[in-house]
Amino acid sequence: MTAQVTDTSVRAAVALRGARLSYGDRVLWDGLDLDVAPGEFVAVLGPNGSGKTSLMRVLLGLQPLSGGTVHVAGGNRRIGYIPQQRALDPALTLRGRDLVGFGLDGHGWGVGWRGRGQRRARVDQALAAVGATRYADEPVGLLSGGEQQRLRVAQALVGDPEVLLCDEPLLSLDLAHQRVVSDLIDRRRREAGTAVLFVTHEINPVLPLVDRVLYLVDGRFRIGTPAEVMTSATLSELYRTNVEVVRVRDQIHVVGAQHVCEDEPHHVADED
Ligand SMILES: Nc1ncnc2c1ncn2[C@@H]1O[C@H](COP(=O)(O)OP(=O)(O)OP(=O)(O)O)[C@@H](O)[C@H]1O
Repeated sequence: MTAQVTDTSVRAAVALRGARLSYGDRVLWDGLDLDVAPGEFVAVLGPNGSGKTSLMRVLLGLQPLSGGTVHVAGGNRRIGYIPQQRALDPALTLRGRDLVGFGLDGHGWGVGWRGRGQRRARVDQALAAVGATRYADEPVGLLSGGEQQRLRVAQALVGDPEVLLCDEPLLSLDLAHQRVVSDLIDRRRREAGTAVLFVTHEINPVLPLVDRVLYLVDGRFRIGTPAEVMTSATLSELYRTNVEVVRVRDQIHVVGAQHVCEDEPHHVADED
């Protein structure tokens, strides 16, 4: 991975140029050019195994590109990351506020008593913002999946990120908390200009927030507004099969991609 900066990428929060990622013979994506502006919300869509999480890993500096360049504003320290959810070990005795505090590590907070006070105040603020104050001192291993997820969101936001990477952050949240989390992310990018890359199998819960979509399918990809990408013609081309995009009220349903993404039932229309 290199951090070559071009004129346009200076202003971008994330800039990929001719990016390629392959594992052995398998090319996940190639020739990927993407600038994400401060405050922009980009949804990253695609079937299982299309390389969405791998893209997050590249941006985090955990996975080198096989070709091309990547630049992230502020470097790795200014990235907030909400990883794909895995339940935490029930035996984990760490408290919620400790987990959130990890999001400040490496930011120079917590030095001296004054620093520690400020650190605590920031953690409290982040906990309150996701509605996690009540269980902030409980062992995280005993919390529900949704409660743990809210703590992860607080951890990602507490460090004042310039770039927020979210890998399926709404999974296991009930509708009310899906709303809480997506509103928080939306407010963050509007008020602080944080660029958001949001991996999801289900675009509808965040559709009103989405500026652009990066849709990855089996080495092919398309970038554009939802109106440009979420069309029968574009998705049929990407999936190389007949895919129909149906708009029902404010929602987008993709019909006919079942056999290429069988475990995405929520991405497929269930209307008759
Ligand atoms: N380090 C690695 N070495 C070899 N292959 C890998 C490695 N990491 C990921 N892969 C493979 O690359 C493909 C893309 O994985 P990735 O996790 O990025 O997909 P994804 O789009 O996030 O999928 P999902 O929707 O299932 O989370 C998968 O087939 C995976 O097995």
